[in-house]
Amino acid sequence: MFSRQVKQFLKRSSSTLWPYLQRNYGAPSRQAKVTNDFVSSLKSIVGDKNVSTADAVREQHGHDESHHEIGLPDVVVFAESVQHVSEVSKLCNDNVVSLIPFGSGTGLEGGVNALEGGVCLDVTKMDEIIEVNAEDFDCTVRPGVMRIGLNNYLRDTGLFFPIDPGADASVCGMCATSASGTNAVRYGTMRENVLNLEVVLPDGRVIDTAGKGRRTKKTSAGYNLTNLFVGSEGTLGTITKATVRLYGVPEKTISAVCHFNSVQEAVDTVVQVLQCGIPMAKLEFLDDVAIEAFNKFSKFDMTVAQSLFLEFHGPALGLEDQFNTVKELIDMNNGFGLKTAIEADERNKLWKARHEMVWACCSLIPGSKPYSTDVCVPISHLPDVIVKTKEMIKEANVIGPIVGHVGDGNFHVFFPVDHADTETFKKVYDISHRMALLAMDRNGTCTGEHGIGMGKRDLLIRELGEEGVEAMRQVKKTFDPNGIMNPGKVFC
Ligand SMILES: Cc1cc2c(cc1C)N(C[C@H](O)[C@H](O)[C@H](O)COP(=O)(O)OP(=O)(O)OC[C@H]1O[C@@H](n3cnc4c(N)ncnc43)[C@H](O)[C@@H]1O)c1[nH]c(=O)[nH]c(=O)c1N2
Ligand SMILES: CCCCCCC(=O)C(=O)O
Ligand SMILES: [Mn+2]
Repeated sequence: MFSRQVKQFLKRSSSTLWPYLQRNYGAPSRQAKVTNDFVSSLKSIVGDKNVSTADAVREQHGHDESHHEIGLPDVVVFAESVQHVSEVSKLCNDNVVSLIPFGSGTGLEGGVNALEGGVCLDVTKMDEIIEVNAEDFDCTVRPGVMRIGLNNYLRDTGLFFPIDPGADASVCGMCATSASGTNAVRYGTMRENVLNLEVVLPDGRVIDTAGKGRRTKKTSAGYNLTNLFVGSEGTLGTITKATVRLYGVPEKTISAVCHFNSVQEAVDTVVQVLQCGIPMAKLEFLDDVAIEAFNKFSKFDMTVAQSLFLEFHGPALGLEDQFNTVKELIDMNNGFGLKTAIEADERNKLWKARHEMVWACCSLIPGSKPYSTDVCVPISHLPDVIVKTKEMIKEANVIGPIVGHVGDGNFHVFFPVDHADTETFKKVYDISHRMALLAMDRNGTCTGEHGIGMGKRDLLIRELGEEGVEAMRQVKKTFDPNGIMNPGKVFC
């Protein structure tokens, strides 16, 4: 199943995986510098009301939606302007105090957890939609703008921002994690959809990654600084403005569901659909275990089998043809039970239930919380990797529904885990780690969309090699020589 190299790594590391998880990250060197004087200086920049050392506020900002242990910041600062962000950054840099940008805390790899205390910089009050250029299909927003709010605002323009991670995340937080989700197979990920970013560097300087005010669909002007900051997880600077692409709301949308007797047949269908050049908007896989949870939680009565959820976007003319071609391919691969949802209510119900899958999975074990995994492989390897993952789950005797953005070769196991049950927690951690190794062994990545955060730093080294990570460390040093930006994330 694994290559010899991976087997050797597993043998060497299996006894060290758990201690790794348990490792105490707290190196209090920076934490010690958040003195009363320092807090007073913060207050003089942003005002008393925008600085909090209250336990409840620190607690709320010390974790995201992941299973990772909480990391409390010493103080939470609410910025109301770019000037606030710039002056707070400079103060932290001058005093070598950690600075952790906070969007909406929906991340899944402990990105906002303050591993060394310091200042959590909450940017949600900066919530202006600066401009919408409908004819140019772009808009520019401040970091407090949330994806659903943006789409509500755009409703009358006939345009939408398609990147949909399910959670209502901040658009700039989505830039910071390079988020994607269900629509990426058609519209791409954040990497393909960010045209420009305004970033406050740790020393307080403000840069525009594509040049001030620039918002072209293409550029070959020098290095791609924009994409350096997309996926940088708050480790290089604070994003204070993002210009992103918009798309026309499709004239017609058809959603559909069908089932298969094997993972291979489901994925073969997906590959053939893509080979036919059909511009699918969503191509989601749910395994039999996931469908069972889905039925129970969201009151559906779907056939319990390997399943595909599909969505077509396009002009009314021609969309039926696309649908019929896909239907033929489903039949060719022994798919069955094809059902469509055309009316908005029906479609919304289906996709709402898909986005609530993680809670459906948790309902399988009372008192459990989600432990999400996230790997991505070239699509030809997907059946093999999913089947082997199912074997690992069976062998470990844990519950592990599989859900995937299968059109991109990306999938998750949503393990429901009672955190007090350390034996299951350890098993789940081991499977998650092995899945990442397996994916990498098949030319894949340890994270398709959730990022590295604090959870996958060792895997990043395996993925890129020591030299690759060292190159990243050098980039980090260039932008953040004092290492204040979100320390302990991405790199060990
Ligand atoms: C139920 C559910 C379902 C999903 C997901 C979450 C949840 C809870 N996600 C993950 C999540 O939505 C995604 O990581 C968001 O992009 C995080 O945005 P926040 O604003 O919440 O950032 P959050 O505050 O969580 O921060 C995340 C990271 O970005 C940094 N950051 C935030 N704002 C910043 C800024 N302005 N400048 C610099 N750094 C900043 C932080 O420091 C941290 O490292 C996801 N994702 C996905 O890709 N596909 C999916 O399918 C899903 N599905
Ligand atoms: C709180 C756990 C969230 C699980 C991951 C959600 C996700 O990526 C998805 O596709 O759904
Ligand atoms: Mn996902």
